Amino acid sequence: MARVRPHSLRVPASGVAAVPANGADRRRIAVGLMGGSFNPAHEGHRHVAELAFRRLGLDEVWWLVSPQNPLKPAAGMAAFEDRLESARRAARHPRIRARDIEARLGTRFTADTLVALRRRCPTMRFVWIMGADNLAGFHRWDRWSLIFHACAVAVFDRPSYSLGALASRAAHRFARFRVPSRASRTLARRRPPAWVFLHTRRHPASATRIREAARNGS
Ligand SMILES: Nc1ncnc2c1ncn2[C@@H]1O[C@H](COP(=O)(O)OP(=O)(O)OP(=O)(O)O)[C@@H](O)[C@H]1O
Ligand SMILES: O=C(O)c1ccc[n+]([C@@H]2O[C@H](COP(=O)([O-])O)[C@@H](O)[C@H]2O)c1
Repeated sequence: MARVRPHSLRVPASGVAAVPANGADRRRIAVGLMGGSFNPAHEGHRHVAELAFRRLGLDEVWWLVSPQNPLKPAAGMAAFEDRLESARRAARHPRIRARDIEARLGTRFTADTLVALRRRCPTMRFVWIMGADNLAGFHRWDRWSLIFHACAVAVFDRPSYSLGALASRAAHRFARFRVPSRASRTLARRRPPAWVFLHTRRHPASATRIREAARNGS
């Protein structure tokens, strides 16, 4: 299947990519949405994005730099522009795009972002991507159940979070919609709710550790 290059997407003033510009491509572009604080961006983010291309067959991965995670304290959160810049530098991949979509849309809650993106980009298929740590606490997110109904979800393993994630309220509530990992490449085409947990090679990087190391001068 031909790959869709980033420059074939028309990006209107909102910064949100719209329909493919080259009308020749009638299939729906599959985009992985990886929301994050990126405080700062690191190799763990790249690791997940690369696995997402491979395991989900995506055309692009968008790193949605969050203006402010509603569940994290604002104290210690670097300026949005610095985090966006950090994500742009770390992406180093033609199909990973660090984006300020939530800042432009004025959304903070993922449920609102997904509803807005689906309305603006009706020809795209979205998959929400997150690490196992976020599935473990997903039931604390605003309208978390709606998120599962709005978008396919792919969860990537992360050191020390596999068990907590798979025992979580969200995993239990949506157990019957879990797609076997061998069918992960079908996820983007499935009607939500549909989600997959990928037991992949884990990457130890964490922004908390990087900030701690910076504070300790190491
Ligand atoms: N090493 C990793 N393995 C798997 N998923 C990861 C990894 N690092 C980040 N993620 C995922 O990427 C998304 C964005 O993460 P975020 O920017 O918050 O980085 P973080 O390292 O988790 O930050 P912090 O330590 O400040 O909480 C989240 O869904 C998170 O679960
Ligand atoms: O919508 C929510 O209630 C919500 C609660 C916690 C996290 N999120 C989103 O989850 C993504 C990952 O956040 P983080 O800080 O773990 O990188 C990011 O896009 C946040 O906006 C969203």
